[in-house]
Amino acid sequence: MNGIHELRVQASSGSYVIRIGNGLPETIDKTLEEFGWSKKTPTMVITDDTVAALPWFQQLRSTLEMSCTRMIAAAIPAGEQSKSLEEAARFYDLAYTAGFDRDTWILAIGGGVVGDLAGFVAATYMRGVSFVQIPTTLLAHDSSIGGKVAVNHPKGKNIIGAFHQPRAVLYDVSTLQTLPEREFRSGLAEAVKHALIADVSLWQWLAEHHAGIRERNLDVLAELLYRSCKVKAGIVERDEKETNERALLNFGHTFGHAFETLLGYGTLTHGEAVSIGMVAALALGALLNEHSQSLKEEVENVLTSLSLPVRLPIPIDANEAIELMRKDKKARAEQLTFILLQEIGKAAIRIGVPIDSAKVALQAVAKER
Ligand SMILES: NC(=O)c1ccc[n+]([C@@H]2O[C@H](COP(=O)([O-])OP(=O)(O)OC[C@H]3O[C@@H](n4cnc5c(N)ncnc54)[C@H](O)[C@@H]3O)[C@@H](O)[C@H]2O)c1
Ligand SMILES: O=C(O)C(=O)C[C@@H](O)[C@H](O)[C@H](O)COP(=O)(O)O
Ligand SMILES: [Zn+2]
Repeated sequence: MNGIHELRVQASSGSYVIRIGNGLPETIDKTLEEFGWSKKTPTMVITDDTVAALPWFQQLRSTLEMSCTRMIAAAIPAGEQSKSLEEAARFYDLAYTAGFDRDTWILAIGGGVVGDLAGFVAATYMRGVSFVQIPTTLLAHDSSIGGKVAVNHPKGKNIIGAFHQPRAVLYDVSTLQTLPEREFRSGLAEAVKHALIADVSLWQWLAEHHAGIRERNLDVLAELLYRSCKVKAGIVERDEKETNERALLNFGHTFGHAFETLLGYGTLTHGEAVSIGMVAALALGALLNEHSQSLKEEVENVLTSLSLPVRLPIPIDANEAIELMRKDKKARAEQLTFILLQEIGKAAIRIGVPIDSAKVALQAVAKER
């Protein structure tokens, strides 16, 4: 794989490379060898049925099949509903029946759903085997780094999971050319989040490269991924297991995860839910005098210009949303916990936010009647 950008994540449990480039389908075997894989490694490829049908995936699969002596490949149905224990169980069965041992490598080829599920299987099969993240959505620049792997509980996002870092992250930007427009836009929400919480220069860069991003210029996309991955990698290095600073990566997610669960998994994409969630968090921040109302409006305008939603598409019950948010993974003793901005590039954790304030913020993103 030709690398355009490369960075290393030095997590406390291990270090690994994020390579952003092109040419992966033709060179996947040689590239994996650089990271310790061999042709005899029991290799399980996990993807989804949309990705499995794409020409570049078929090329990648045939490159692997020609060199790998022990390989299984299987696809989940595309979509958030596949992030389930039932789907994970299918892969345990496949691997165990094939006699795959602790030397197994799992290759997660797809978006965040595939990455989270395959990573969860890798974290738990035989108490942990190696895995490689091969992200193919824009959003997956976020999900492929940092080792948060999980499946959903019917009543809560990512409730069943682990921290399990990949051996490498291999990002072929040309795969982003086949991404549907809605999914492409969704991925921008997490890049905006990274800029807002920690990198004012990324915020300015996003404004300057708006056209190149929308046109999917591959050099611009490679740089966008590099800059955004750098923010995430830095935070993960400093706080791998989310004892403190890593929680900032949850900006927009206390609300966003509640919206995804309440509306039914897959109704909103994760990126859309985060976009609306960030607006709700900004409404809350303005209400609690963490920042000005004009900051909320500035971010809302940028999200709108990127064609991201800033209001819920259907009404929700505020009390149900509050109950879900009280059970958020960041919350202790069911105290409402949010990440709020202070200014562009700076965020903080706020614990014990009053329910009434959170309800006002929910009202700010409610479906307009
Ligand atoms: N672990 C983390 O740190 C982390 C971070 C952010 C998000 N997430 C999780 O990631 C998930 C969302 O990921 P996502 O937005 O990538 O969704 P996704 O994995 O569902 O992919 C979106 C859609 O794009 C299709 N697709 C993927 N690559 C394609 C390509 N190159 N060309 C054409 N179609 C392609 C998929 O089949 C799917 O239909 C959520 O479950 C979210 O919770 C996890
Ligand atoms: O990596 C992190 O930490 C994040 O919070 C990144 C989020 O974008 C991502 O959606 C993550 O899966 C949320 O984690 P959770 O712990 O709130 O489930
Ligand atoms: Zn997210």
